[in-house]
Amino acid sequence: MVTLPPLRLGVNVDHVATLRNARGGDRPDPVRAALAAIAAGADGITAHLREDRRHIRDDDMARLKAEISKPLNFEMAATVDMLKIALATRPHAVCLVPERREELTTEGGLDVVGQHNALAPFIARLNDAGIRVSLFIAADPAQIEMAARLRAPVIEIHTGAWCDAVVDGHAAKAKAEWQRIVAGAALARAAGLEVHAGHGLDYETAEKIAGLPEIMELNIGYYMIGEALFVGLPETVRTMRAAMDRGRKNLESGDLGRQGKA
Ligand SMILES: CC(=O)[C@@H](O)[C@H](O)COP(=O)(O)O
Ligand SMILES: NCC(=O)COP(=O)(O)O
Repeated sequence: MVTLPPLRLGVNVDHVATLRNARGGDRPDPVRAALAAIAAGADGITAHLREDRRHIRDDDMARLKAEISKPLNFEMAATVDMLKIALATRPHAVCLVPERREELTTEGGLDVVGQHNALAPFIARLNDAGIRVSLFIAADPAQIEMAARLRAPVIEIHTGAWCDAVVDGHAAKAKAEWQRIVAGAALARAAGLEVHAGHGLDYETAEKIAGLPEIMELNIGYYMIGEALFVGLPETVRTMRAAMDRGRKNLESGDLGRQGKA
């Protein structure tokens, strides 16, 4: 029986803001959702201030920082304007993500190999400000090695391709993506990085990835906000927490059978 470090749940409230913005008013309030998620057991709150402000707005970030009692993970593109906002907000963490205006969601990981010169000063500036930097990347060995060379303390593995393949029933693709994540998490940990994961996770995929001992934090939003419509956000947070705890316990008790299934 091994004892693993606790796995944190960061709840992403972006899509509460998506719904709010559909009518242009103030309701539903993503800060209220964040407070409810924390009261139900979330370990932190994630929000993505996109350059086009399609969901989270500048005042949401400021209010989240002022009103929540748990760590705020500020997702942003590596731009000078965003850096200024992050340094003024002083969140616990910044996760640098790739962004394209025309995308429906964050479709891939950051190309830290191709953009290392451009990213280095952002990472250094945030490190100097005492803000924990993570890089949202695919579980690709070259990207992981460059993240470590750039002295980012954390990576978040983009789980979107794996989750899509699981949901769409593409077993071979799901298996290949899962194996990439397993190998990437091990490589990143060996390189001294703290490993997080997120994008597209639901109860099933969260339970499974919770069984990877290297993973310290999951950031989950879209699926949970959708589920919350039916059962409420507190119940959704508790159910997600229970799924993650099951995944951790399966590994601790040596029940590794699930780990091979995509
Ligand atoms: C970077 C990331 O994975 C999250 O920000 C998530 O994508 C939610 O925001 P979008 O749906 O706008 O991509
Ligand atoms: N970084 C991933 C995240 O914050 C949540 O992604 P999703 O669950 O909304 O797809």
